[in-house]
Amino acid sequence: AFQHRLWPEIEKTVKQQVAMARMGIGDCGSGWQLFAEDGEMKMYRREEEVDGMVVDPLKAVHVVKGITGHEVCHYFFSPQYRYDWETTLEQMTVLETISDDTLMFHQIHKRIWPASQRDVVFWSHMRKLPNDQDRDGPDIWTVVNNSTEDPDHPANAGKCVRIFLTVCLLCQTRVIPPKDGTPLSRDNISCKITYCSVVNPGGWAPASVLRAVYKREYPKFLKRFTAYVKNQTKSKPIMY
Ligand SMILES: CCCc1ccc(-c2ccc(S(=O)(=O)CCO)cc2)cc1[C@H]1C[C@H]1c1ccccn1
Repeated sequence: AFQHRLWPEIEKTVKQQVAMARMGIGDCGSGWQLFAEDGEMKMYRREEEVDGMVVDPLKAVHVVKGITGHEVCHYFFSPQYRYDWETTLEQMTVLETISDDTLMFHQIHKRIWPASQRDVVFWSHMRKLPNDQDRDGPDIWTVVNNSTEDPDHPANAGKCVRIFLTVCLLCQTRVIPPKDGTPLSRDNISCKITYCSVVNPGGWAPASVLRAVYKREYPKFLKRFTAYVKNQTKSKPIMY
């Protein structure tokens, strides 16, 4: 297939991010601190600063009944649904369709007082991965979003502060076939979701403000997004 200029970076970043997402939280000595919990959802962060700016890596794990990893990644990746679940989105533009599973976006997020408004340019790639732990187990699906440059959208040219992020959504479907051999239904499936993100806020913002924003917004985002996927898929055939 035609090699897009970003392809080598996409390959490298996807492999790197998937490997990191698959690593557990490890013992608490690993610096991960649980900062939010809601039922099956657990959110961890590490407090890290670069040049005095908060860039706390975030890792969330969640198990959601009735949906597959392919469905979760489909609704996360596809632009046509994003305004339905991404509440902090003010504007989203698809800058380039690199392939049917790789897009480039420009997003302007709503201003979070007192920080200035932020925007981001990133490539987004969706991929099915072989389940190398369990040969005949269901596939693993992932979406990786990674900041990139776009000459038509230079950083900090307009009113927004450009942020830089790497996000990995890794989804593992679980199927528990019914004992009586009846056909599979959504009651027999669930999805283990791992969401990892590192966001560099671009310009200085008070650490206390950023940490408050993340503490409020990330749990809300993952709960809202997974509820959205359940609602969108409940009366549709299962997409494995
Ligand atoms: C000062 C930093 C502000 C800030 C940076 C970054 C993001 C952000 C961008 C993209 C993605 S995503 O996972 O790629 C889904 C596609 O949109 C998640 C989060 C959001 C905020 C702001 C709006 C706040 C927020 C934080 C966390 C989750 C949702 N919203």
